[in-house]
Amino acid sequence: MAPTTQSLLPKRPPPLLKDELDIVIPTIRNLDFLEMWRPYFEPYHLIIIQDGDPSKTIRVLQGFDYEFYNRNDINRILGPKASCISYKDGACRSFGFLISKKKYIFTIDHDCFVAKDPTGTEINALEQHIENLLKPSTPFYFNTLYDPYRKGADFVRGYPFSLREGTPTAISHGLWLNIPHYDAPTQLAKPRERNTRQATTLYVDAVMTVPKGALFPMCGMNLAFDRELIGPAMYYGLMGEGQPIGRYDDMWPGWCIKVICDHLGWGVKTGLPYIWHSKASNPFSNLTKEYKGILWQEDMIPFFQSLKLPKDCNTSQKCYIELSKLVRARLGKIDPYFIRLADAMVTWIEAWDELNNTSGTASTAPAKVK
Ligand SMILES: O=c1ccn([C@@H]2O[C@H](COP(=O)(O)OP(=O)(O)O[C@H]3O[C@@H](CO)[C@H](O)[C@H]3O)[C@@H](O)[C@H]2O)c(=O)[nH]1
Ligand SMILES: [Mn+2]
Repeated sequence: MAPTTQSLLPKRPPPLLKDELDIVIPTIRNLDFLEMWRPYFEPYHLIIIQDGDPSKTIRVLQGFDYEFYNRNDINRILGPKASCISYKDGACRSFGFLISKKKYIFTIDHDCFVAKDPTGTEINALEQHIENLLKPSTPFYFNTLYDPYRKGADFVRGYPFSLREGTPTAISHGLWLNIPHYDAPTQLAKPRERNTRQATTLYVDAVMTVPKGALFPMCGMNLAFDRELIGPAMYYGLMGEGQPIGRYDDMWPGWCIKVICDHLGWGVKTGLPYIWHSKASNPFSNLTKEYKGILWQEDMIPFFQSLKLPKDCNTSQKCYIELSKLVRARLGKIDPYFIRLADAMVTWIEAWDELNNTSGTASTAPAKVK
């Protein structure tokens, strides 16, 4: 039988981690932004969390493989534990991390589009995140040529050979073109600032490991992580309606995951891939949501910087429970909000264990704490 044109075409490899990664999207809007991502996201499974009024219909484009949850679903699935999932804040995406059964997560906002690199080529953000996650990190000694595992790169002279094997990567933190990730005061001071290739060229072709001991302001809009390693700590906190604070939904887990990754010897990468962040949220309403966080971060950051987790905390779950105790004891003095947050951290872990069949004593990913 003569071969068909189809069978003569070179076989394309299946998309990387196709059955091992979920894409989590929190949204208050229709998901038309997915059209631009179709070639990149269509092979993957999407978990969509509709925030706000559950009776509102959210349009998802045809052709995508997805599961969809609104507030009624969250309440039904979690019962009283649904109290740990924020309402009217992008922090509701935590529910997607909880319900997923995959090893890896990529999370993206509804106003993030495909960016182009300086040559005008579309950036496959998901592919770059996967590359970041599958290659080791170097948190214990900084490589001045950035990620030594990237094609064409290596360790520089003076890099200890004993550390060249690297350590597992738990987080890949991607960046943004166009609308930068600014707090409300900076947004107000620079209302027209855009990160474009034409103006201030802030496209930096680099991936690097955030060094051990250094905290960083994590942004939640273009982020991937190894859910088996760090999922239990990837809780976006209590934000939005009924809470005194919003927009710290990414900062909070960013500080938590970094101290835990440092303790367990895992890496956090930042840099590529870029996405195109299209819409600036309103700086005045942002200020209302953020101002307490701006005050409290002067205490929260030193708190995280001074933390020491005990040696027997050898899983994310155990570390997170320990962290909740420290939050209650030390940040609880600043405001009763932190007592509620500490309680919610415990509820989150209980929900995690329930849905994932794990417990703090028998985690799937114990690490050797040095
Ligand atoms: O009540 C809400 C509001 C928004 N969402 C969804 O969450 C993400 C982010 O929302 P948005 O793009 O409006 O806000 P940004 O200020 O750009 O958000 C970024 O900064 C951090 C501060 O909150 C946040 O982690 C970043 O992503 C969108 O997908 C909205 O649809 C929501 O679910 N509920
Ligand atoms: Mn946005």
